[in-house]
Amino acid sequence: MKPAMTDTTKIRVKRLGFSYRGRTVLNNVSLDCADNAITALTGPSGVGKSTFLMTLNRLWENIPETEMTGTVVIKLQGVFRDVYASSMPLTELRKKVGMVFQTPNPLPMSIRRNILFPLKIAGEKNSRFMEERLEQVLTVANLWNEVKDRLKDDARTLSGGQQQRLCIARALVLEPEVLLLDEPTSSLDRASTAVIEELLIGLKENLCILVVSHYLEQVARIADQTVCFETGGVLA
Ligand SMILES: Nc1ncnc2c1ncn2[C@@H]1O[C@H](COP(=O)(O)OP(=O)(O)OP(=O)(O)O)[C@@H](O)[C@H]1O
Repeated sequence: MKPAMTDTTKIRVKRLGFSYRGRTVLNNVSLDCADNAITALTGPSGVGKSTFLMTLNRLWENIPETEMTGTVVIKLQGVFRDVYASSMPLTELRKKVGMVFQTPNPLPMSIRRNILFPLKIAGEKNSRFMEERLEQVLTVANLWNEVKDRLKDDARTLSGGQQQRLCIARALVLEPEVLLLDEPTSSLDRASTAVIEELLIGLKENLCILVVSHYLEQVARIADQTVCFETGGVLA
């Protein structure tokens, strides 16, 4: 019998399979992720951790010759939604399930415009609201005090750790409910890593967070739940 979803279940993946050009990468992966918690995804290189993350916000769909089977259900605004249902608009999904990549990827524009860009794309026109959100998310990302006097500077002039916090702030600006991070500290030094880890621990109060990490010490420091990927499957 299918176990009932508990109150804390935010994501339920059932019998997920994934292949690139006919080569199976994920086979029969089933797991639940809790809300207000950090789930760490670990395992050897090439077993499909990044691919798994991409199935949660449909980021793989433009990659040619890929195939996915199984179901992904995420509780959004209190309602369990099938991520792959035709009734699930992609723009809404991407707003609610944000993503941060391994290498910080600020856009080639100012710090301010980096943060406001997703809001503008989403059609926001209220400049006062946007300025408020700018300060809010940079504060939450623990970056405001470092950048408030240089918001017009090119974001690429920030340090690596600052750039990654900017990317996290940018991912937060549309108020996601789930945040996916793919090895977010692998290009950072120990001090910047510690700042990001603290930040994620603070953010989980309002979010479901999934982090791919190779570093077992990091997993021990931040994870509430650990999922170990092996070739073709997972060990909870
Ligand atoms: N666009 C693609 N086309 C074909 N094969 C791909 C593509 N992206 C990934 N793969 C393959 O799928 C497998 C899983 O890749 P994925 O990046 O998901 O693994 P991973 O566990 O995140 O690895 P790592 O820890 O090294 O980042 C690898 O064998 C990879 O070469």
